Amino acid sequence: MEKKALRQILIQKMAQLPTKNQEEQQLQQKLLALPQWQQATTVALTISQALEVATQPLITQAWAAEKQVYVPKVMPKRQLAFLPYTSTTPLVKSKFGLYEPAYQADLVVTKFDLLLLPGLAFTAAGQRLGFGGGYYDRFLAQHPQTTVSLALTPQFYVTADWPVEPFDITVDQVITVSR
Ligand SMILES: Nc1nc2c(c(=O)[nH]1)N(C=O)[C@@H](CNc1ccc(C(=O)N[C@@H](CCC(=O)O)C(=O)O)cc1)CN2
Ligand SMILES: Nc1ncnc2c1ncn2[C@@H]1O[C@H](COP(=O)(O)OP(=O)(O)OP(=O)(O)O)[C@@H](O)[C@H]1O
Repeated sequence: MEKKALRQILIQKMAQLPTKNQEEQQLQQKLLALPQWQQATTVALTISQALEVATQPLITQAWAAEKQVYVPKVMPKRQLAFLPYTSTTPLVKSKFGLYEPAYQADLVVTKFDLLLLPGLAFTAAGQRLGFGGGYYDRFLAQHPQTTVSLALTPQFYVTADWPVEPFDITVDQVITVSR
């Protein structure tokens, strides 16, 4: 299926998920139990939107464990800038509806102990379908690093049901409720 058509199907599926809360708590717990998470002193993740697996519990846990948390801000030319996020960082709603910190060049970081990659669909081999901006593919092409993603059951595919393109960067580890 085309990426665009599959994105629409997945967005609908996720909006209708009866088991989202239950599953997302399991996924959050699994991530918190990973050595890569526990050993990380810097973590990059997103500020999730309603449809996505919630990241706020992870952010709160990271703060409690005194990890440094970084979240992305969308920049010109489809670039991402990761900026520090603490409990006192003011967030601004972007034109895409995402909450982001203010840009400050001297605070930008490009390498983390662990980067949690958002997405709509994932395969066992780590192939990933994002929201279509190509932001993470571009960022990771320039700044390779350890990545992990959380996949709800309807987001997990054994093999990619969409065209995997040369610029698509795979996720190191995809966590699901069953694996
Ligand atoms: N919570 C969260 N934050 C995130 C991401 C994410 O997946 N989830 N991103 C993951 O990458 C980045 C932002 N991703 C974006 C992806 C597409 C568009 C965008 O251009 N949307 C246009 C459509 C343009 C087009 O079709 O070319 C629009 O909505 O009008 C913006 C941001 C960074 N922050
Ligand atoms: N390394 C790169 N350099 C330049 N352009 C790129 C790169 N990676 C991806 N792109 C462009 O980004 C566009 C979107 O890619 P794709 O549909 O795979 O996005 P996505 O992975 O779903 O989105 P995201 O990474 O934002 O979650 C493609 O048209 C592609 O040409």
